[in-house]
Amino acid sequence: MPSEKAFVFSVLLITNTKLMNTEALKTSLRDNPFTRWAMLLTVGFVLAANYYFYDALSPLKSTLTKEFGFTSTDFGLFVSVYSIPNVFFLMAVMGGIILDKLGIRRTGFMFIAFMTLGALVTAYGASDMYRNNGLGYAFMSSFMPGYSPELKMMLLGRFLFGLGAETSIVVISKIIVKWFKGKELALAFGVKLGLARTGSFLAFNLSPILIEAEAGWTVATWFAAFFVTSALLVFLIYMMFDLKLDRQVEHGGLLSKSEEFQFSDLTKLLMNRSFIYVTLLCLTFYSAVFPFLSFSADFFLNKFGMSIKESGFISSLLPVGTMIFTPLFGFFVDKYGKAASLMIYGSLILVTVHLIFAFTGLTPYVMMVILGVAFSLVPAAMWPSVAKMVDETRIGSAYGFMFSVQNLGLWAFPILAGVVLDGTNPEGTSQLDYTYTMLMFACLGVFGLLFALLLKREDKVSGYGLELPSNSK
Ligand SMILES: C[C@H](N)C(=O)N[C@@H](CCCCN)C(=O)O
Repeated sequence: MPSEKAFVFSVLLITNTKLMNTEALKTSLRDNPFTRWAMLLTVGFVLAANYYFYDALSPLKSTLTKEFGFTSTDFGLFVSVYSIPNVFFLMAVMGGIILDKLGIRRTGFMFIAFMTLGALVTAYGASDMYRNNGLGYAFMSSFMPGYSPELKMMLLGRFLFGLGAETSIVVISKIIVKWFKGKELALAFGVKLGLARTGSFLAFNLSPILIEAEAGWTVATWFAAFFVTSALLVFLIYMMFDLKLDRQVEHGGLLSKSEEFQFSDLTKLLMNRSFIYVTLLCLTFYSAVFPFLSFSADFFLNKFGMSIKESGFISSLLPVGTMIFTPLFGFFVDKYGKAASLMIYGSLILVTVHLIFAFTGLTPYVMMVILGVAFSLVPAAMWPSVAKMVDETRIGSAYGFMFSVQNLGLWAFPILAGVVLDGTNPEGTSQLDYTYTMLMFACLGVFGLLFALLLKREDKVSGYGLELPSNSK
C-alpha cells in the first residue's frame, strides 16, 4: 500500500512538473508576438547602425579628397580594410565558434563593442581634435609617409569596426532563429534585412546633409559613430530580455553541445558542390554590389554631374528597393520555391544594369531601383537555400564560412575599383571616367550568373529541392 501511494505521488509529481514546464514554454516571452517582434526591432536597430556606418562615408568621397587629399585608391583601401579581420583572421568563422562557446549575450556585447570602438576611432581620425596634434597624431605621422595620418587612424578605426560588424550579423542571425524558429522565421529574416538596409538608405541621404552643419563636415562622421554607440546601449536592453527568456525556458542558451563547431564540419562543407557554388555566387554577387555601392555616389557625381546630395539620394534607391522587395521575395520563396531560378534572374539583372552604367547615359534613378530588385532576388533566395543544403546544427559555421569568403571580395574589389579608377584617369582630372570600373563589376556579375546556373544544374543531382517551397523540404 505505501508503495502504491508513492507510485501515485510520483505520477502526480511528474505530471505536475510536465504541466509546469509546458506552462513555462507556453508563456515564455517568445510566444508573445508583441515581444518577439519588439526583439526583432531591437536587434534590427543594431543592424541598421552597422549598415549606416558602413556606408556613411561613401557619399563623402569627394569631401575626403578635398579635406585630406584621398585618392580613389585611398578611398578603396578605406572601404576594404573592413574585411581584413574577416578574411585574414577568419573572424566571422571564429566569431561563430566563440558564439557557440560563450552564448549570444557575451559574444554579441563583445563584438558590438568592437564595432563601437572602431566607429569612434574612425570619427576621431577625421576630426579636428586629432588633426590639431591630438592623441596618436605624432605616432601616425612617424611611419609610411605616403599615407596621411588621417587615413592611417581612419583605417585603424574601420579595421576594428569590421572586426565587430560581421560577427555581430552572425550573432543577430542566431537571435532571429532563437525567437522565431517554428514561427514566422523567413518573414523575420526578410524584415531583418529590410531594417539593415534602412541604415544604408539613411547613410546615403543624411551624410550629405550633415556635412553642411555649422559645426563642420565632421558632424557626419561623429553622428555615424554615435549611432553605433547607441546601438551598443540598445543591445544591453536586448540582453535583459534574452536573459529572461533563457531563464523561462530553463536552457543555458539556444545551442546544445552537439551544435558546437568542429573543423571536420568545414571539410564536409567543402565537399558539398551546391554549397561551393552558392558560396562562390555569394562572393561574386556581393562583390559586384557592396563595393559598387561604396563608389556609386561618386560615380553619379562624376558621370552625370550631380550634387553630393542628389548622387547620395540615387545611391539610396538601391537599399530602398531592397527594403520593399526582400521580404516579398522571401515570402515568394517560402510559398512557391524557385530559389535557384531567382538567383539566376538576379544575377542576369545585375550584369545588365552594370553594362548599362558602363556604356550608356540612361537615367540612373530607374536603374538603381532595378538593381534593388536584383539585390533582393539573390539574398532572399540565397540565405534560406543554405539551410536546405546544410544541417541546421551547422548553419552558423556555414554562414561564418560564407561571410569569410565573401569578405575576400569585399576586401579586394574596393581596392581594385580605386586602382582601376586612378589608373584610367589622368592625375588631377576634374571628371572621373568610371567605364572600366563598371566593366569590372559587370564581369563579376557574369561569374555570379555562371555559379547560379551551375547551382541550379547541381540541384537536380543533389536533390536539395532549391526549386521547391520552404516547407516541402
Ligand atoms: C555583409 C554581410 N556579410 C552580409 O552578407 N550581409 C547580407 C545578409 C546576411 C544574412 C545572413 N543570414 C546582406 O545581404 O546584407
